[in-house]
Amino acid sequence: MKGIVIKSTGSWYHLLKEDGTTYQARIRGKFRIANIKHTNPIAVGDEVDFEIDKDNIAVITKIYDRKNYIIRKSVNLSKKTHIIASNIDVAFLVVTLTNPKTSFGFIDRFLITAEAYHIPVVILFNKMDSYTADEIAELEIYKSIYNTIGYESIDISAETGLNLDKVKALMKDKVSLVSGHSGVGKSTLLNTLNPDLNLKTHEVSDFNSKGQHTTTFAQMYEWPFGGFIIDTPGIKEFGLVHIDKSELQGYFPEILTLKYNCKFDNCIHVNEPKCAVRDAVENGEIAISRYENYLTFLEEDIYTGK
Ligand SMILES: Nc1nc2c(ncn2[C@@H]2O[C@H](COP(=O)(O)OP(=O)(O)OP(=O)(O)O)[C@@H](O)[C@H]2O)c(=O)[nH]1
Ligand SMILES: [Zn+2]
Repeated sequence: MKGIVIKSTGSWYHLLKEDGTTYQARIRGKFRIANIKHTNPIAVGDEVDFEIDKDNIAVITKIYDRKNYIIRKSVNLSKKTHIIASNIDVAFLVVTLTNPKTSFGFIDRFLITAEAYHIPVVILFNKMDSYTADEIAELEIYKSIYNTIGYESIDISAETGLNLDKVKALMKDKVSLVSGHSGVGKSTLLNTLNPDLNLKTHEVSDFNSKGQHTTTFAQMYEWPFGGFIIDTPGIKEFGLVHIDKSELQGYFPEILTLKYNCKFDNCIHVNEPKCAVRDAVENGEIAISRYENYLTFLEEDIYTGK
Protein backbone atom coordinates (compact mmCIF):
# COMPACT_ATOMS: atom_id res chain seq x y z
CA MET A 1 0.00 0.00 0.00
CA LYS A 2 1.12 3.53 -0.69
CA GLY A 3 0.93 6.37 1.80
CA ILE A 4 2.30 9.75 2.67
CA VAL A 5 3.96 10.56 6.00
CA ILE A 6 1.94 13.27 7.72
CA LYS A 7 3.60 13.20 11.13
CA SER A 8 6.73 11.75 12.66
CA THR A 9 7.53 11.45 16.33
CA GLY A 10 10.88 9.77 15.84
CA SER A 11 9.71 6.23 16.46
CA TRP A 12 6.21 6.27 14.98
CA TYR A 13 5.09 7.62 11.65
CA HIS A 14 1.55 8.66 10.89
CA LEU A 15 0.64 7.67 7.36
CA LEU A 16 -2.25 8.77 5.19
CA LYS A 17 -3.44 6.41 2.51
CA GLU A 18 -5.03 7.76 -0.66
CA ASP A 19 -8.48 6.65 0.45
CA GLY A 20 -8.18 8.88 3.54
CA THR A 21 -7.44 6.20 6.15
CA THR A 22 -4.55 6.82 8.53
CA TYR A 23 -2.09 4.37 10.05
CA GLN A 24 0.60 4.49 12.71
CA ALA A 25 3.62 2.82 11.23
CA ARG A 26 7.12 1.76 12.19
CA ILE A 27 10.23 1.24 10.13
CA ARG A 28 12.58 -1.70 9.94
CA GLY A 29 16.22 -1.41 10.96
CA LYS A 30 17.64 -1.33 7.45
CA PHE A 31 16.31 2.19 6.83
CA ARG A 32 18.32 3.48 9.74
CA ILE A 33 21.52 2.04 8.28
CA ALA A 34 20.86 3.00 4.66
CA ASN A 35 20.51 6.71 5.34
CA ILE A 36 23.36 7.45 7.71
CA LYS A 37 23.75 11.14 6.80
CA HIS A 38 20.46 12.05 8.41
CA THR A 39 19.35 11.37 11.95
CA ASN A 40 15.85 10.58 10.74
CA PRO A 41 15.42 8.19 7.84
CA ILE A 42 11.86 9.23 7.12
CA ALA A 43 10.34 12.69 7.19
CA VAL A 44 7.00 14.40 6.90
CA GLY A 45 6.05 14.58 3.24
CA ASP A 46 7.75 11.32 2.26
CA GLU A 47 5.88 8.98 -0.03
CA VAL A 48 6.21 5.41 1.20
CA ASP A 49 5.04 1.86 0.64
CA PHE A 50 3.87 0.00 3.70
CA GLU A 51 2.36 -3.32 4.72
CA ILE A 52 0.58 -4.73 7.73
CA ASP A 53 2.78 -7.33 9.44
CA LYS A 54 1.66 -10.45 11.30
CA ASP A 55 1.28 -8.52 14.57
CA ASN A 56 -1.10 -6.14 12.81
CA ILE A 57 1.42 -3.28 12.85
CA ALA A 58 1.94 -1.11 9.78
CA VAL A 59 5.54 -1.29 8.61
CA ILE A 60 7.14 1.01 6.06
CA THR A 61 8.88 -1.06 3.39
CA LYS A 62 9.98 1.49 0.83
CA ILE A 63 10.59 5.20 0.55
CA TYR A 64 10.24 6.88 -2.83
CA ASP A 65 12.82 9.35 -4.10
CA ARG A 66 12.28 12.83 -2.72
CA LYS A 67 11.62 15.72 -5.07
CA ASN A 68 13.26 18.04 -2.52
CA TYR A 69 13.69 18.34 1.22
CA ILE A 70 14.59 20.85 3.86
CA ILE A 71 17.06 20.11 6.63
CA ARG A 72 18.47 21.42 9.84
CA LYS A 73 21.54 20.42 11.77
CA SER A 74 20.87 17.68 14.24
CA VAL A 75 20.84 18.98 17.81
CA ASN A 76 23.00 16.25 19.29
CA LEU A 77 25.09 14.86 16.44
CA SER A 78 26.75 17.82 14.80
CA LYS A 79 27.79 16.13 11.57
CA LYS A 80 24.39 14.76 10.82
CA THR A 81 21.37 16.60 9.53
CA HIS A 82 17.72 16.23 10.30
CA ILE A 83 15.21 16.29 7.48
CA ILE A 84 12.31 18.52 8.49
CA ALA A 85 10.03 17.88 5.55
CA SER A 86 10.10 16.71 1.95
CA ASN A 87 8.30 16.95 -1.39
CA ILE A 88 7.31 20.59 -0.97
CA ASP A 89 5.60 22.20 -3.97
CA VAL A 90 5.59 25.81 -2.82
CA ALA A 91 6.73 27.89 0.16
CA PHE A 92 4.82 30.97 1.29
CA LEU A 93 6.95 33.56 3.01
CA VAL A 94 4.82 35.78 5.22
CA VAL A 95 6.29 39.28 5.47
CA THR A 96 5.13 42.20 7.61
CA LEU A 97 6.36 45.79 7.62
CA THR A 98 5.65 46.33 11.31
CA ASN A 99 4.90 44.09 14.28
CA PRO A 100 7.39 42.62 13.49
CA LYS A 101 9.42 44.25 10.72
CA THR A 102 10.81 41.80 8.18
CA SER A 103 14.18 42.90 6.84
CA PHE A 104 15.53 42.49 3.31
CA GLY A 105 18.27 40.34 4.80
CA PHE A 106 15.75 37.93 6.24
CA ILE A 107 13.79 37.74 2.98
CA ASP A 108 16.91 37.24 0.87
CA ARG A 109 18.24 34.46 3.08
CA PHE A 110 14.93 32.71 2.82
CA LEU A 111 14.73 33.10 -0.96
CA ILE A 112 18.27 31.86 -1.47
CA THR A 113 17.70 28.85 0.72
CA ALA A 114 14.49 28.04 -1.13
CA GLU A 115 16.30 28.39 -4.47
CA ALA A 116 18.94 25.97 -3.22
CA TYR A 117 16.22 23.53 -2.19
CA HIS A 118 14.39 24.03 -5.52
CA ILE A 119 11.23 25.25 -3.84
CA PRO A 120 9.26 28.07 -5.50
CA VAL A 121 8.34 30.94 -3.16
CA VAL A 122 5.31 33.23 -3.02
CA ILE A 123 5.64 36.27 -0.76
CA LEU A 124 2.57 37.16 1.29
CA PHE A 125 2.52 40.73 2.61
CA ASN A 126 0.32 40.31 5.65
CA LYS A 127 -1.48 42.71 8.00
CA MET A 128 -2.49 44.96 5.08
CA ASP A 129 -5.41 46.15 7.23
CA SER A 130 -3.01 47.79 9.68
CA TYR A 131 -0.57 49.88 7.62
CA THR A 132 -0.21 53.65 7.42
CA ALA A 133 0.22 55.46 4.10
CA ASP A 134 3.98 55.62 4.70
CA GLU A 135 4.16 51.91 5.31
CA ILE A 136 2.17 51.21 2.17
CA ALA A 137 4.67 53.34 0.24
CA GLU A 138 7.50 51.29 1.76
CA LEU A 139 5.71 48.13 0.74
CA GLU A 140 5.85 49.29 -2.88
CA ILE A 141 9.64 49.25 -2.64
CA TYR A 142 9.59 45.67 -1.40
CA LYS A 143 7.26 44.70 -4.21
CA SER A 144 9.26 46.37 -6.93
CA ILE A 145 12.42 44.61 -5.76
CA TYR A 146 10.96 41.12 -5.56
CA ASN A 147 8.40 41.20 -8.37
CA THR A 148 11.04 42.50 -10.78
CA ILE A 149 13.21 39.45 -10.22
CA GLY A 150 10.31 37.06 -10.66
CA TYR A 151 8.81 36.40 -7.24
CA GLU A 152 5.06 36.51 -7.02
CA SER A 153 3.59 38.45 -4.11
CA ILE A 154 0.10 38.93 -2.73
CA ASP A 155 -1.15 41.60 -0.31
CA ILE A 156 -3.20 39.85 2.32
CA SER A 157 -4.82 40.21 5.68
CA ALA A 158 -5.07 36.96 7.58
CA GLU A 159 -7.46 38.73 9.90
CA THR A 160 -9.92 40.31 7.45
CA GLY A 161 -9.52 37.67 4.75
CA LEU A 162 -8.21 40.07 2.08
CA ASN A 163 -7.05 38.10 -0.99
CA LEU A 164 -7.10 34.78 0.81
CA ASP A 165 -9.06 33.30 -2.12
CA LYS A 166 -5.91 33.87 -4.19
CA VAL A 167 -3.75 32.17 -1.59
CA LYS A 168 -6.16 29.26 -1.45
CA ALA A 169 -6.07 28.85 -5.22
CA LEU A 170 -2.26 28.62 -5.10
CA MET A 171 -2.36 26.09 -2.26
CA LYS A 172 -5.04 23.87 -3.73
CA ASP A 173 -3.80 20.32 -4.40
CA LYS A 174 -0.22 21.27 -3.46
CA VAL A 175 2.05 20.55 -0.53
CA SER A 176 2.88 23.96 0.90
CA LEU A 177 4.95 25.40 3.65
CA VAL A 178 4.38 28.69 5.43
CA SER A 179 7.34 30.52 6.97
CA GLY A 180 8.18 33.92 8.36
CA HIS A 181 9.26 35.67 11.54
CA SER A 182 7.49 34.87 14.74
CA GLY A 183 4.39 37.07 14.93
CA VAL A 184 3.83 37.76 11.22
CA GLY A 185 0.56 35.84 11.37
CA LYS A 186 1.29 32.34 10.08
CA SER A 187 -1.02 30.58 12.52
CA THR A 188 -3.72 33.20 12.01
CA LEU A 189 -3.50 32.64 8.25
CA LEU A 190 -3.75 28.87 8.53
CA ASN A 191 -6.64 29.09 10.98
CA THR A 192 -8.53 31.49 8.72
CA LEU A 193 -8.03 29.13 5.78
CA ASN A 194 -9.21 26.21 7.90
CA PRO A 195 -10.81 27.07 11.26
CA ASP A 196 -10.75 23.37 12.23
CA LEU A 197 -6.95 23.57 12.52
CA ASN A 198 -7.24 25.67 15.64
CA LEU A 199 -3.51 26.45 15.79
CA LYS A 200 -2.30 28.54 18.70
CA THR A 201 -1.79 32.23 18.01
CA HIS A 202 -0.38 34.80 20.37
CA GLU A 203 -0.03 38.52 20.73
CA VAL A 204 3.26 39.85 19.39
CA SER A 205 4.08 41.25 22.83
CA ASP A 206 3.95 37.75 24.32
CA PHE A 207 6.89 36.49 22.32
CA ASN A 208 9.80 37.98 24.17
CA SER A 209 8.66 36.77 27.54
CA LYS A 210 7.86 33.31 26.24
CA GLY A 211 10.56 33.21 23.64
CA GLN A 212 9.71 29.84 22.21
CA HIS A 213 7.50 27.72 20.12
CA THR A 214 5.12 24.98 21.09
CA THR A 215 5.52 22.83 17.98
CA THR A 216 8.54 20.54 18.02
CA PHE A 217 7.88 18.25 15.06
CA ALA A 218 6.84 19.22 11.60
CA GLN A 219 3.34 18.09 10.86
CA MET A 220 1.27 17.99 7.71
CA TYR A 221 -2.42 18.87 7.60
CA GLU A 222 -4.81 18.18 4.75
CA TRP A 223 -6.77 21.18 3.48
CA PRO A 224 -10.53 20.75 3.16
CA PHE A 225 -10.15 22.29 -0.32
CA GLY A 226 -7.39 19.85 -1.41
CA GLY A 227 -3.67 19.73 -0.75
CA PHE A 228 -1.54 19.81 2.37
CA ILE A 229 0.11 22.35 4.57
CA ILE A 230 3.28 21.59 6.51
CA ASP A 231 3.51 23.26 9.88
CA THR A 232 7.18 23.59 10.80
CA PRO A 233 8.77 24.34 14.16
CA GLY A 234 9.88 27.79 13.01
CA ILE A 235 11.75 29.75 10.44
CA LYS A 236 15.21 29.30 11.93
CA GLU A 237 14.95 25.62 11.18
CA PHE A 238 14.41 26.32 7.52
CA GLY A 239 17.54 28.22 6.68
CA LEU A 240 20.39 25.82 6.78
CA VAL A 241 22.18 24.66 3.75
CA HIS A 242 25.78 24.70 2.68
CA ILE A 243 26.33 26.93 -0.31
CA ASP A 244 29.71 27.22 -2.03
CA LYS A 245 30.92 30.69 -2.92
CA SER A 246 30.77 29.96 -6.63
CA GLU A 247 27.29 28.49 -6.29
CA LEU A 248 25.70 31.40 -4.45
CA GLN A 249 25.17 33.61 -7.50
CA GLY A 250 23.05 30.87 -9.06
CA TYR A 251 20.44 31.48 -6.37
CA PHE A 252 20.05 35.17 -7.24
CA PRO A 253 17.86 35.15 -10.38
CA GLU A 254 18.93 38.68 -11.39
CA ILE A 255 22.63 37.81 -11.14
CA LEU A 256 22.14 34.53 -12.95
CA THR A 257 20.67 36.26 -16.01
CA LEU A 258 23.51 38.79 -16.24
CA LYS A 259 26.61 36.81 -15.31
CA TYR A 260 27.25 35.64 -18.88
CA ASN A 261 27.89 39.26 -19.83
CA CYS A 262 30.78 39.58 -17.39
CA LYS A 263 34.24 39.70 -18.94
CA PHE A 264 35.53 36.77 -16.91
CA ASP A 265 33.82 33.40 -16.87
CA ASN A 266 34.68 32.91 -13.23
CA CYS A 267 33.56 36.42 -12.19
CA ILE A 268 31.97 36.44 -8.75
CA HIS A 269 31.05 40.13 -9.13
CA VAL A 270 33.07 41.54 -6.26
CA ASN A 271 35.87 43.60 -7.81
CA GLU A 272 36.56 42.06 -11.21
CA PRO A 273 36.81 44.51 -14.15
CA LYS A 274 34.02 44.73 -16.74
CA CYS A 275 31.51 43.03 -14.45
CA ALA A 276 27.97 43.18 -15.86
CA VAL A 277 26.47 42.59 -12.45
CA ARG A 278 28.21 45.53 -10.81
CA ASP A 279 27.29 47.69 -13.80
CA ALA A 280 23.66 46.69 -13.29
CA VAL A 281 23.85 47.64 -9.62
CA GLU A 282 25.28 51.01 -10.59
CA ASN A 283 22.59 51.80 -13.14
CA GLY A 284 19.81 50.62 -10.84
CA GLU A 285 18.85 47.44 -12.65
CA ILE A 286 19.82 45.34 -9.64
CA ALA A 287 18.59 46.47 -6.23
CA ILE A 288 21.39 47.61 -3.94
CA SER A 289 19.94 45.67 -1.01
CA ARG A 290 20.06 42.47 -3.03
CA TYR A 291 23.64 43.04 -4.13
CA GLU A 292 24.73 43.92 -0.59
CA ASN A 293 23.13 40.77 0.73
CA TYR A 294 24.89 38.79 -1.98
CA LEU A 295 28.21 40.20 -0.74
CA THR A 296 27.28 39.47 2.87
CA PHE A 297 26.38 35.86 2.15
CA LEU A 298 29.52 35.45 0.10
CA GLU A 299 31.57 36.30 3.18
CA GLU A 300 29.88 33.60 5.21
CA ASP A 301 31.53 30.25 4.90
CA ILE A 302 28.60 28.17 5.93
CA TYR A 303 25.21 29.67 5.56
CA THR A 304 23.40 29.30 8.86
CA GLY A 305 20.19 31.17 8.22
CA LYS A 306 20.25 33.01 11.54
N1 LIG B 1 -3.84 43.57 12.14
C1 LIG B 1 -3.56 42.31 11.85
N2 LIG B 1 -3.04 41.50 12.80
C2 LIG B 1 -2.76 40.22 12.47
C3 LIG B 1 -2.99 39.71 11.15
N3 LIG B 1 -2.60 38.41 11.14
C4 LIG B 1 -2.16 38.12 12.37
N4 LIG B 1 -2.26 39.19 13.19
C5 LIG B 1 -1.91 39.26 14.62
O1 LIG B 1 -0.50 39.04 14.78
C6 LIG B 1 -0.24 38.34 16.00
C7 LIG B 1 0.63 37.12 15.73
O2 LIG B 1 -0.08 36.19 14.91
P1 LIG B 1 0.27 34.63 14.85
O3 LIG B 1 -0.66 34.03 13.87
O4 LIG B 1 0.31 34.04 16.21
O5 LIG B 1 1.76 34.70 14.29
P2 LIG B 1 2.73 33.47 13.90
O6 LIG B 1 3.46 33.89 12.68
O7 LIG B 1 1.97 32.21 13.82
O8 LIG B 1 3.72 33.44 15.13
P3 LIG B 1 4.60 32.19 15.66
O9 LIG B 1 3.63 31.10 15.98
O10 LIG B 1 5.32 32.71 16.86
O11 LIG B 1 5.56 31.84 14.56
C8 LIG B 1 -1.62 37.99 16.60
O12 LIG B 1 -1.91 38.95 17.59
C9 LIG B 1 -2.54 38.13 15.42
O13 LIG B 1 -3.86 38.47 15.81
C10 LIG B 1 -3.55 40.61 10.17
O14 LIG B 1 -3.79 40.27 9.01
N5 LIG B 1 -3.80 41.88 10.59
ZN1 LIG C 1 30.60 39.85 -12.73
